[in-house]
Amino acid sequence: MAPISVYGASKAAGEDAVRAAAGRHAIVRTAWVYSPHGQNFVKTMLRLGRERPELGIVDDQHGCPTSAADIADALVAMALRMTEPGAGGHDALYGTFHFTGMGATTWYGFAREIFALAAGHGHPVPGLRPIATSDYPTPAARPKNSVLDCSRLRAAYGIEAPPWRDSLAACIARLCPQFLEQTA
Ligand SMILES: NC(=O)C1=CN([C@@H]2O[C@H](COP(=O)(O)OP(=O)(O)OC[C@H]3O[C@@H](n4cnc5c(N)ncnc54)[C@H](OP(=O)(O)O)[C@@H]3O)[C@@H](O)[C@H]2O)C=CC1
Ligand SMILES: Cc1cn([C@H]2C[C@H](O)[C@@H](COP(=O)(O)OP(=O)(O)O[C@H]3O[C@@H](C)C(=O)[C@@H](O)[C@H]3O)O2)c(=O)[nH]c1=O
Repeated sequence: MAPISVYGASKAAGEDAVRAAAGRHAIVRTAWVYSPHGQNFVKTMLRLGRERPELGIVDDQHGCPTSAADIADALVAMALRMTEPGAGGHDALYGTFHFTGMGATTWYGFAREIFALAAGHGHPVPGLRPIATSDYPTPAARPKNSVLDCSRLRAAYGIEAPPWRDSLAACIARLCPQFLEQTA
């Protein structure tokens, strides 16, 4: 591991602590998580889309949008498999795994899809402008490439996320009526 920020170092330290605690464990790394709950990129976009006529969105960072509901499904399936009789004899079920939505994009590509789906629910659509990371300075550096290889989880558990656009559509279908109610 080679963390590029304090945040990344804290994630690496968390993983090391799990491994040092010994015993059977599964660490699941993810990225670009969104959900109808809490604060996340999808909700930020829908809010800003109502407030501003145009948004500049970073188009040179790559990743795989991941639904929190899909993570929950994957973790439950892993836990059920791990607690089956004889699972302890299968080394492949333990260790470090990756899980993200299937397929990659940029934040700009993600935003375009959010608004393409939201438009179908009558949500306002702002102008979207692709920008570089250097045009959106933040105190903490973000990775240029957050795309994770999820093949180990697929091989060990047969678990694979749906294509990211499918899961996003489900989230937007839940969120848009709430947003439109707030503005009514
Ligand atoms: N968002 C993402 O894309 C990714 C997130 N992660 C990791 O997943 C985890 C969750 O991230 P995310 O959902 O974005 O974060 P949020 O900040 O949205 O949620 C954090 C949650 O942890 C709870 N919490 C914070 N401190 C404590 C505490 N001391 N005791 C009990 N609960 C606490 C908060 O409770 P409350 O709401 O009451 O404050 C909140 O529900 C983090 O470890 C993050 O680093 C990993 C990869 C990607
Ligand atoms: C609001 C806004 C964001 N952005 C970009 C900047 C940033 O790179 C990107 C996402 O911004 P956010 O602040 O939502 O998220 P950010 O903290 O960069 O996202 C991360 O969260 C942590 C916890 C992770 O682990 C990551 O995998 C990832 O999901 O969107 C724009 O380009 N224009 C905008 O108007």
